[in-house]
Amino acid sequence: MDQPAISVSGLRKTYGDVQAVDGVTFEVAPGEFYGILGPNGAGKTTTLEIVEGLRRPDEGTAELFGIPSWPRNYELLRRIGVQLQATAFFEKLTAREQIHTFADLYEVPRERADAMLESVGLTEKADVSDTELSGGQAQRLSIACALVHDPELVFLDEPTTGLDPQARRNMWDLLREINAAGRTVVLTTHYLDEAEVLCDRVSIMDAGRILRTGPPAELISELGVKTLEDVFLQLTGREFRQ
Ligand SMILES: Nc1ncnc2c1ncn2[C@@H]1O[C@H](COP(=O)(O)OP(=O)(O)OP(=O)(O)O)[C@@H](O)[C@H]1O
Repeated sequence: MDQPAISVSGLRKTYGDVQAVDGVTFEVAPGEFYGILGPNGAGKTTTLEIVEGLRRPDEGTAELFGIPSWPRNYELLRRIGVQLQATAFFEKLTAREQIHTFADLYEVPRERADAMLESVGLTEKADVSDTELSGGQAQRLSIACALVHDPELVFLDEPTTGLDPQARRNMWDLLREINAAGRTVVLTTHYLDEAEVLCDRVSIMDAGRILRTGPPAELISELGVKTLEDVFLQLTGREFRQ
């Protein structure tokens, strides 16, 4: 592998009595579409937050482009995009004002922000308050905000949660385009079918540990099953519940 986009080794994080992350190790190559899958409480978000430099691990290291993500490194912040949940928007702004605010923070031209709004299909909603956007529109706005400074590496934490089936399909197209533009994409999701169609490689996580990593089709054929849901069942003895 070239210099990995992400290199994580031996991460551990405990909250009180809860071992949220329990020895997580993985690498992501530049340009890869990588997914972290697991049920509620598996430790996906905590792992991502450590990798993004938002949270300090108790043990282990996370590097982005060979640079440690903790202590927080401002050089890295320009190179990564983190999709915030729609609830993290600034209050009472229109979609355009929202993304212009992000553009100003990153010191990129507002024209670039308008182009991002266009590329996620929100130009017509530019003057609408974010509280009046549909779930899918709000998710697309949050992704546009994460991309406004043209990052090399994008983190998306459950970008399709709460979307109806058509909006999910539209979101898949958008995520494919983001990756096809040469960006490395890291996705967490509860939806195993989504990971199967989008991700080059996935790690299946449960109770703070990665159980298996590989291309979805390989994991499925290695275990002689039909879907990633079956892979989860084989590995844990439990049904995967969304
Ligand atoms: N700030 C916190 N304080 C205490 N416990 C926490 C905190 N954040 C997460 N946890 C616990 O750590 C474990 C892992 O949580 P985490 O959010 O990383 O999992 P997840 O896989 O992202 O789950 P979900 O899919 O529900 O978002 C859970 O048991 C959770 O309750």
